Amino acid sequence: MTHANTSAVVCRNVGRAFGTNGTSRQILTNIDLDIEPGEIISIIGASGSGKSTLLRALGGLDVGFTGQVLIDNTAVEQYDPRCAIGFQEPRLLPWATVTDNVAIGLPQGTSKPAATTRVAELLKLVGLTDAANLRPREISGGMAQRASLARAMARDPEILLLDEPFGALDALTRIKMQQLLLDVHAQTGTTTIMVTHDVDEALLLSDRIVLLDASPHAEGATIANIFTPPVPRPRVSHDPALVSLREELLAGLGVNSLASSKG
Ligand SMILES: Nc1ncnc2c1ncn2[C@@H]1O[C@H](COP(=O)(O)OP(=O)(O)OP(=O)(O)O)[C@@H](O)[C@H]1O
Repeated sequence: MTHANTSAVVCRNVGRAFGTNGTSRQILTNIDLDIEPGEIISIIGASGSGKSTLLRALGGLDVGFTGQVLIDNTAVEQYDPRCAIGFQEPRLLPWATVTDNVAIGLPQGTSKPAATTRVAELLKLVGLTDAANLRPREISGGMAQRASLARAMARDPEILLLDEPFGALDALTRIKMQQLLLDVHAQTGTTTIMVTHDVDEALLLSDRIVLLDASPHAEGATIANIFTPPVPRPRVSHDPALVSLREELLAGLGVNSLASSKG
């Protein structure tokens, strides 16, 4: 069932420079993007192109940008309560149980009975019911990443931001997590914006794929192109309909696909 709590995100002429005036370096420039409620968007681009910087601006983790980021027509706030973010490392508290780690994500003021019910629901959603009382050192990397996803969803976010969420996982666990993300999304409909280095991951999961690249006419990266995979989800990575888009994405990242093992 699709959840009503999901939002549109709009970027207007977003830019970000770091450093003091004397040594300021423009990282992002002229980012214009309209994300529909419930979309899954992947952001790809070369290392250092500013993917994480853009994600941080979208979620209010960094408010030092120029231009506008709007969530449902209202400017994003610092640490915007409408957003939840998940990282490549699960960032769980080592001394707390899986249950308590997930509960940390609940909105402040959640009553104890409501918290117990909600955490149990979330653990079920990510398949961790049996691990509820374990501590992070007692669970696998994939389980920790699932706990991290449950903690992010505990906020009941309108926007879920994920920064290379599966980058540190082995290939099989990664595939399972990608499927889990799609399952969670099918149930919640949360607008999801994900940074990834993995072109196949972007192809399998996204409604649209945003490619960041340095423009020859401006300093800093901007949106070079936005791609829509030509087949609906669920997708399989060897689908012939995705071959030419994969080539295009790899070319956009400066990779010669004939030399790539995935080609
Ligand atoms: N707080 C900061 N202060 C100064 N420079 C920063 C800051 N945050 C990011 N940068 C610089 O901005 C550039 C873009 O960084 P960012 O992490 O957004 O890139 P990325 O595309 O996500 O990279 P990667 O794919 O390697 O993770 C880098 O050169 C980085 O050093």
